[in-house]
Amino acid sequence: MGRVHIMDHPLVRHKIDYIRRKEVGTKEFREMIEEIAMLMCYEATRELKLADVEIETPLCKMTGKELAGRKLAVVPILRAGLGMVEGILKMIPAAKIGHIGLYRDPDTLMPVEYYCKLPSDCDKREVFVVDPMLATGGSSSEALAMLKQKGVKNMTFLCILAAPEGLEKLSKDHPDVDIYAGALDEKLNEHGYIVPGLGDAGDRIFGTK
Ligand SMILES: O=P(O)(O)OC[C@H]1O[C@H](OP(=O)(O)OP(=O)(O)O)[C@H](O)[C@@H]1O
Ligand SMILES: O=c1cc[nH]c(=O)[nH]1
Ligand SMILES: [Mg+2]
Repeated sequence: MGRVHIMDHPLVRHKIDYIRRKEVGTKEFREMIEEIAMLMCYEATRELKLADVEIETPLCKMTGKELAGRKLAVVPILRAGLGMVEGILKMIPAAKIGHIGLYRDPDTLMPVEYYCKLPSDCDKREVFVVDPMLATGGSSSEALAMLKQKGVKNMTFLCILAAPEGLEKLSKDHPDVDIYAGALDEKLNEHGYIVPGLGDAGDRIFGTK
């Protein structure tokens, strides 16, 4: 069973609750999504493998450590996932980037695929799939299924806000994937929006409403 991690860091909590406010504008919203993603990436990479490496400081030789093991990739779910990419790349700048385009049909709440472009060796990489909102879980579950179809075996999902319904669906559909959520909210409303939530993440990041 994949593990569910709800962040409990005061900086993450402060920043998430700050951007929930409806008066926060696009510039600030976008900047803070990036910062939250960076802090979450720090936590989600805690178990990356290290290997010994011989180095020489200005004073002496020593056995140091460097990242070893699988190479990394980041896959945002378009559009809103794009807002998390820069923050994650600040922590893991050598990661390759794939894109999965999905939008949620407003009537059925079902995900509709419109784009998929992945690094050619993504099946050999550790893949961080990112989307700020885990609501019904339809979009993220579909994205993970698309990646599995391409042979990806090692994935972690990062979202800023999760609803209990989405967490349950995602961990049931993909029990092998670890999930990191910045905060766990109360519920979904009748339109499938997370409550109390932060509204439509894509519209707030890109200023489209
Ligand atoms: O868990 P779900 O019920 O599937 O809902 C979450 C999805 O909805 C939002 O995307 P949206 O369809 O608004 O597309 P956008 O990112 O282009 O705004 C959000 O960014 C997730 O991808
Ligand atoms: O609350 C929600 C649910 C889905 N997508 C969003 O952007 N916000
Ligand atoms: Mg949206």
